[in-house]
Amino acid sequence: MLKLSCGRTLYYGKGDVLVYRTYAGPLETPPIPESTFSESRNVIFAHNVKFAVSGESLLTSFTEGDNRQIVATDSMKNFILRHAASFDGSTTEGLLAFLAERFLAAYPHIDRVELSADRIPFESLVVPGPGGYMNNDLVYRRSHNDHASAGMEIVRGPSFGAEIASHWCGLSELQLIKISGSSFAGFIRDEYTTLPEAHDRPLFIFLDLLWRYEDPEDALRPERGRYVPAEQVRDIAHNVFYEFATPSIQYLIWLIGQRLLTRFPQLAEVRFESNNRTWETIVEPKGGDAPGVFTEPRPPFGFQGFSMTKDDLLAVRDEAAEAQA
Ligand SMILES: O=c1[nH]c(=O)c2[nH]c(=O)[nH]c2[nH]1
Repeated sequence: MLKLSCGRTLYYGKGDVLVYRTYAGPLETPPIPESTFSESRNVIFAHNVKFAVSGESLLTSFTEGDNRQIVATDSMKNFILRHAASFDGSTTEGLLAFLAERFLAAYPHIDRVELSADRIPFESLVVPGPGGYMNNDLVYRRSHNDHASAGMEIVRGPSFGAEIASHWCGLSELQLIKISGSSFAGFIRDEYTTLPEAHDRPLFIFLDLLWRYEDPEDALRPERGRYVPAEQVRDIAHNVFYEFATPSIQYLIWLIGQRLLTRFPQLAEVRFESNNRTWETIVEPKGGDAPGVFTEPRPPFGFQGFSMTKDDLLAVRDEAAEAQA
């Protein structure tokens, strides 16, 4: 939330700026056991960008109708689109920092930029090649599945350079169903309780995952080998879901967070927002892989929010050490 030094909220900007950049820099990241992802050629590097600015100099545009310091939001959109052409990085975070820095350099009276982007995923497709099936780099399929996202606030620093005041990175709208191996039982039963205990429910969750780096430069400079790609976060989430029988979404999230913080010690924090979409059972399966019939649950839907830091890993290690002693 953009604020002036007096604490007053002040911002304006443009949303839904669709930037379809082709041939951004290729991204390479160290592999992890849970994922086949370790590189992207970034042939299509597409984003939906939201861009807002703030600064003391803009106050009179609100209080007096004085437009002399206003950069029109239409011009902001053009600025984003034109400068996207000269971005030579390979990550969403890098693109945002680059655009904000260029903007602050171009307009010295503006001293804060808050911007975010949802990556628009285009998946590569396989075609028959001389040595077997291969990914082609001409035709892509637009995906409406989960996607990477990022946001940051960039402020003009003391030496007129730009500084990251805050940042977050994310994977949005992940939807996972585990058809067996999830329970929900042992919760409070009182006069308000109608939900039966479930010992094996088809657990469908919507999940947004957010993370923050200890050093945001790791997100901007993937050549350091410490960039956390949303694809690997996605794959950790489904692997943990696959590996563990869980008593609740709350505990599933905790397990995913443990794995993320273990795999990526460069992160300071991970955060979750989940939604319970457990399928409603119409015909109960009679065990094993017997057929069942389910349908979409009816609203309202439950949700969970949780954040974790490295201290949570230490707490678990301490508990394990105590148990061993
Ligand atoms: O995993 C769950 N956590 C809850 O808190 C909850 N509440 C509920 O009705 N179903 C579930 N499932």
